[in-house]
Amino acid sequence: MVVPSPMIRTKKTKAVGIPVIDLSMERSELREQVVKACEEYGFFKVVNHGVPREVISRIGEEGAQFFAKPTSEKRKASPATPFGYGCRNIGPNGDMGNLEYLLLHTNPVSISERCKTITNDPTKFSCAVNDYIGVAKELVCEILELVAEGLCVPNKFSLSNLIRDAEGDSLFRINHYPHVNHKGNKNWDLSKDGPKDNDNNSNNIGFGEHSDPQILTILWSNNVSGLQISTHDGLWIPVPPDSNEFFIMVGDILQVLTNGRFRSVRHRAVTNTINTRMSMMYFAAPPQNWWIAPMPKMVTPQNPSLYKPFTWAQYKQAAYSLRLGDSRLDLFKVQQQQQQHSHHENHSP
Ligand SMILES: C=C1C[C@]23C[C@@]1(O)CC[C@H]2[C@@]12CC[C@H](O)[C@@](C)(C(=O)O1)[C@H]2[C@@H]3C(=O)O
Ligand SMILES: O=C(O)CCC(=O)C(=O)O
Ligand SMILES: [Fe+2]
Repeated sequence: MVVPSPMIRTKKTKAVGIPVIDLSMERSELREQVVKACEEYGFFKVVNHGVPREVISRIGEEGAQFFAKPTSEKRKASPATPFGYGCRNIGPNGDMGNLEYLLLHTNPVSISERCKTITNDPTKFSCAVNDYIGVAKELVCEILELVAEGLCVPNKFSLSNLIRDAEGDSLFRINHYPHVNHKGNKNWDLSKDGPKDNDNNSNNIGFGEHSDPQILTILWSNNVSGLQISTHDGLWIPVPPDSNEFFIMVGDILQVLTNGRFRSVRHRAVTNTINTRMSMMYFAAPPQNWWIAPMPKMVTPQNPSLYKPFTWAQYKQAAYSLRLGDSRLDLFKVQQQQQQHSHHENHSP
């Protein structure tokens, strides 16, 4: 079902409805809708997801309490290299945004160690994170099983098994964006260190344009707008926030697994002029040494494999060696000549 969003128009954005999928609907219709949304937008909102509100509000409150602390306190959390507390710097290659964040690996040992540097009550914080991660992981698995069914993949667990493994490399992130007026920051003591507002606009970028490298991302945010997704024709669609629901994003690895039938969604977050936005993302990824290649079902003589096989560790290394907005998938594409060659091989008598 495509529900029209409110008709908001800003420069270079487009007023379009984003897909809203009711997870309580009949399964055969549900899997069709999930596949369609992944093909058309690489993005959709899920309603009737069954995640208890209390699990979301507990981690939401822990996050809000952390970001409300003085900067000197927040800096006691280990710096995000890549895991820990980050402010304005995104990744290792000079990307900057108007935000602060906590980035955590979802391994329980890593969480319990990291939480000791984040708060005086690490047990409470880590319980809230672990409970949230648990429900987010289940939701991702459910969606990946619907995708596998919808694509008629013989084993409906072949995608969800990628992230169920105990060695999985999934991440959890909480982003906190200050509200910013056109002249610069109103509510933030670190504004002086950030990018200068030459075009009256650069301060509005909270998290610059990119796709997520992983398989699937589950995003929750408070009721403050900011998230925008890019359509295939390059226009930006503002996503109306909804703190009762989740948003799902196709990541680069799902694009590879489906041999390009799904495309990872390019997205960004802009700061709000009035309110502070907080978002939480679960980035679902396989274990580092697992091989990624298009699923056999998605490869035919007419649709030869578009990507060379690689491990998740190799892909991550590529992502971390590039800038946020760079197109890392290009590095793993099969050359066109090779594709034609394999097409002829498949057709030779
Ligand atoms: C600039 C970068 C930050 C990032 C790693 C990268 O080199 C390129 C991908 C970025 C991204 C985007 C989605 C997630 O927020 C993230 C955690 C991820 O896995 O890839 C970030 C990385 C990061 O902030 O460390
Ligand atoms: O904060 C948001 O709404 C989006 C953040 C995001 O895309 C990311 O952290 O990868
Ligand atoms: Fe993202």
